[in-house]
Amino acid sequence: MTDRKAQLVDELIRHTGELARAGLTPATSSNFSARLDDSRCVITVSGRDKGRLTPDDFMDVDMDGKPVEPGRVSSAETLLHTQIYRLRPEASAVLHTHSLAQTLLSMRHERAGYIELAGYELLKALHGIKTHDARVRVPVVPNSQDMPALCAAIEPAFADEPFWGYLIAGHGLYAWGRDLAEARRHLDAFEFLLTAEMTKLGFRA
Ligand SMILES: CSCCC(=O)C(=O)COP(=O)(O)O
Ligand SMILES: [Zn+2]
Repeated sequence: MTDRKAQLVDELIRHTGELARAGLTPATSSNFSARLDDSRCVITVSGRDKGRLTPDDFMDVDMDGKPVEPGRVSSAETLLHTQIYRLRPEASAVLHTHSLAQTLLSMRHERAGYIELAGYELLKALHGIKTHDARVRVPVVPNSQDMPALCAAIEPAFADEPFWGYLIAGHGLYAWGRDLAEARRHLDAFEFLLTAEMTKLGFRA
């Protein structure tokens, strides 16, 4: 393993541990990746407990989601990661979690196709947002076990202005950033903002 890859994997393990302890990765759910170069990323192996990852729980895949070394199975949602890397060349890390707020609010907004977040100071944690007086639409797509279908459902959103995350209804959040620290900041901001919206609507976590 190169020094850079080992450092990325160490940082991913630190973030996944923190997210697991915060209750965002229940029951082996969630998956995490970082871009290695234009043609490969490192991603979690499918089905592992995301609160107890070691370097052996990561593997390389190409940008079509194919394992670089055959023999291990990457995340069932690998294609959603590689789609983001292909369509957003600036993305360097992709984080996917399954919190209660992400799960419940996405179900509630599935028919609308988006959740609008407005008026929150914390919107400024999203790259490019300079004021609380902004409206950010988080796309919501229906869940599916068919990953190419899920990729096709979210693909039109990538034609719009920059955005840093989307929801899969009843499932969870995908968030990314220009580096791993920014991806984590975006994920934390979405989680806070979705929890605020959930509380406003009278849901209880
Ligand atoms: C038990 S979680 C169901 C699958 C899922 O949504 C997920 O995020 C984890 O899948 P993976 O293959 O990446 O472990
Ligand atoms: Zn998932």
